[in-house]
Amino acid sequence: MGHIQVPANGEKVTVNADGSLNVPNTPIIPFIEGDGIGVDITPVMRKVIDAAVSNAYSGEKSIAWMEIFCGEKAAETYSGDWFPAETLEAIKDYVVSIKGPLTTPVGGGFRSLNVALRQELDLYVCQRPVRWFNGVPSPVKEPNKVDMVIFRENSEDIYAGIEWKAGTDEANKVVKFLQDEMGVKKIRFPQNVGIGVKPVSEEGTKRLVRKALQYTIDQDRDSLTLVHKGNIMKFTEGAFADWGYELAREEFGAQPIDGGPWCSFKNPNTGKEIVVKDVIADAMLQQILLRPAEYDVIATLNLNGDYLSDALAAQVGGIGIAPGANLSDDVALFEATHGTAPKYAGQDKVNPGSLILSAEMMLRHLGWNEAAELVVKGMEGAIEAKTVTYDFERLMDGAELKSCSEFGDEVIKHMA
Ligand SMILES: NC(=O)C1=CN([C@@H]2O[C@H](COP(=O)(O)OP(=O)(O)OC[C@H]3O[C@@H](n4cnc5c(N)ncnc54)[C@H](OP(=O)(O)O)[C@@H]3O)[C@@H](O)[C@H]2O)C=CC1
Ligand SMILES: O=C(O)CCC(=O)C(=O)O
Ligand SMILES: [Mg+2]
Repeated sequence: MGHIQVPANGEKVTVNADGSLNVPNTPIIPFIEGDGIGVDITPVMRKVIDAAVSNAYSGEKSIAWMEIFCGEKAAETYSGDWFPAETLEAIKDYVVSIKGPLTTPVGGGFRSLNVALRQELDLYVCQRPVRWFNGVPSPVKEPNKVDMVIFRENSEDIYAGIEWKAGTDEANKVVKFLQDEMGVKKIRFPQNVGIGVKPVSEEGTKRLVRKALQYTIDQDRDSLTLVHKGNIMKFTEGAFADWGYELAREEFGAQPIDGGPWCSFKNPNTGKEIVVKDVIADAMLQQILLRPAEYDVIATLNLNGDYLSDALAAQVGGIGIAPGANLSDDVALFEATHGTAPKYAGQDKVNPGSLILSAEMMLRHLGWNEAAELVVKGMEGAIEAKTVTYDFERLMDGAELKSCSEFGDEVIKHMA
């Protein structure tokens, strides 16, 4: 049974034949509140975005928010259905949506609803920009040097959840197949072993790297770095790097530098040289700490991108301020990098910054850049005034502790 109430005052965003968006003055934007701290951050995000839109367009534009359900709230609303079909349909149909975090149990229970949303909607790009805001406390000396945009492949890799539990018939069957039919002798303890599969395809890699390179061109960035563990996982992570370079050469005209594999091409819009390079994933985790200025746009596999997102976020103040977007060729679902932080749920305590900045990305996606600028101005103002939530306050000298909702009000105050 349907539980989504469509706002009477709004209209749908639609996609034009050339892929651009047709955005009415009152677009209907579906939102999932989210589990855990979703109840705290989602209303604050909505209030901040409404204020930015109202201020930027003097009331001519507004968002018609439409609640849709997934996770715990869906289970309550739809008699135990955590992942209602009409939620998926709404995200597809309304083109641009935003979500709070959703809980995934560890070790057992159901598989990630976040991953399921990405898979079902083929949201194959997870775009996570990481940059420092003036005044944000950081554990590194020069956080201002961090300005990277992660393009994380969002549909493949070990993250896809193709795995079998140790001791089950399925796991034993896969082990037997590997041993008997594939000649595998390297499974150290074959009797009681969990087995996972890591699919990485040429098509999946190239569509992700294509998006990342196009972004590099459109945003006039300096370089794209392919991050992989291809020395060890040659035919998955290694192939990701090879296919990435191949795409840069074949579709963007990149020429090898000093015999390759690094290569470069001129940005067709600006004439500036764009370098395409690669770094092995473990080395990358030290590079981002020691030489962050050398990295710009990053294209990587699903699990590497997950690790890198949180590690990089820590350098610019933590995952309380780390936004993101899940994108297909037409559908966009914005979400923060962090999870449900259950120990803080319902306490009006955590930083709503990540979800607010995810919504800021959403405003830009809609072409509402004036409102997006106001969100950034408000965030910067609140942080510079040191009126911040606990995560920043505990690291800042002389800061004034604000609750989640009070921080949202500070952001609104500083938009003026
Ligand atoms: N896309 C999604 O919906 C995601 C969902 N998850 C899910 O969330 C659940 C919890 O995961 P967990 O590993 O604890 O990771 P979380 O990201 O939820 O939290 C880890 C820590 O990060 C800090 N943190 C997170 N969000 C904020 C915020 N808004 N403001 C300030 N600090 C914040 C807190 O640190 P401190 O304790 O230092 O204050 C928190 O304890 C799991 O079920 C997981 O699967 C996880 C990631 C993404
Ligand atoms: O789906 C989850 O529970 C975790 C997802 C996650 O950590 C991420 O996408 O960054
Ligand atoms: Mg993560």
